[in-house]
Amino acid sequence: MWLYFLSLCGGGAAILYVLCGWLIPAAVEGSPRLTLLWHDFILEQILNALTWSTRPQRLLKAVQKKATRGDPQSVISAIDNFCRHKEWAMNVGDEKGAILDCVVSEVNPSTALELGTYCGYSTVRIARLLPPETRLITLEFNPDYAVVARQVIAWAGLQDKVELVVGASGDLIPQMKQQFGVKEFDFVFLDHWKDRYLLDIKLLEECGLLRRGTVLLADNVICPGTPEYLEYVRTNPRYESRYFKSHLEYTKVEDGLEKSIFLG
Ligand SMILES: C[S@@+](CC[C@H](N)C(=O)[O-])C[C@H]1O[C@@H](n2cnc3c(N)ncnc32)[C@H](O)[C@@H]1O
Ligand SMILES: [Mg+2]
Repeated sequence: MWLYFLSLCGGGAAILYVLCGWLIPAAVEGSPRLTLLWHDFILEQILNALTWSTRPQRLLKAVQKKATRGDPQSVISAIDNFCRHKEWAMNVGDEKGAILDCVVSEVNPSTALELGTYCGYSTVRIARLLPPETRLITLEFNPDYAVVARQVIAWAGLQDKVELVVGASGDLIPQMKQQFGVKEFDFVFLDHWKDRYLLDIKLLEECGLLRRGTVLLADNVICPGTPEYLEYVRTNPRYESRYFKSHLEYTKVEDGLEKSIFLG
């Protein structure tokens, strides 16, 4: 009787594994909306309920298990492996991450801003390329994500280069000069909620935080998409803008980064 029950459970688990790990992801791959709905909502809720943990907590565990303390590259690889083979997460990812690396290295910023930290994946990617005296401020309004991000950043040994501030971009950007002593940003990475991109770039302009030559790099401009932001930077004579075609993190769905230089 017990053996029969256990084999039923085992069979059920195997079917669930094949469905969630292979069949459904393959079936939704053609549709950007369904891909995001599946990975970013349905599967996350299922796994949260089954494991009694959150996705950021599971990602942090993968870092602690697989990455070497003080080695940012091993932290990045551990997260990419986890997200490619176990569970998708909304990090910029390895493919677009390579473009991000090139732009950061090219700009070589002294002061950088990241909008949207999540678990600290892109923060680690950016911070590892910066010289010791450079300051990277990263903003995250979800305190639970910020707790995980601090541990990921510390595991990579980059805590002295990063200032993680918990709060909403709309409240914090106007405080950057007075409260955080920032004169201007050389580089801004936009990767928070997509309806904030345009509002926050205008806020950065109004607050005098952009200088001639400041480079803005915006993620997910195609998927989920930021049409108003793209229209603004592509048609505004104060910006010189270029699209880098790529894919939505850890999938084959088209997405890309928009690099925009503020011309003053
Ligand atoms: C796509 S994730 C960031 C991923 C991260 N940049 C990476 O590549 O590893 C977006 C994050 O922005 C945060 N967020 C969204 N809107 C925000 C806002 N207005 N201010 C601060 N954080 C925000 C969300 O809580 C979420 O953690
Ligand atoms: Mg993104």
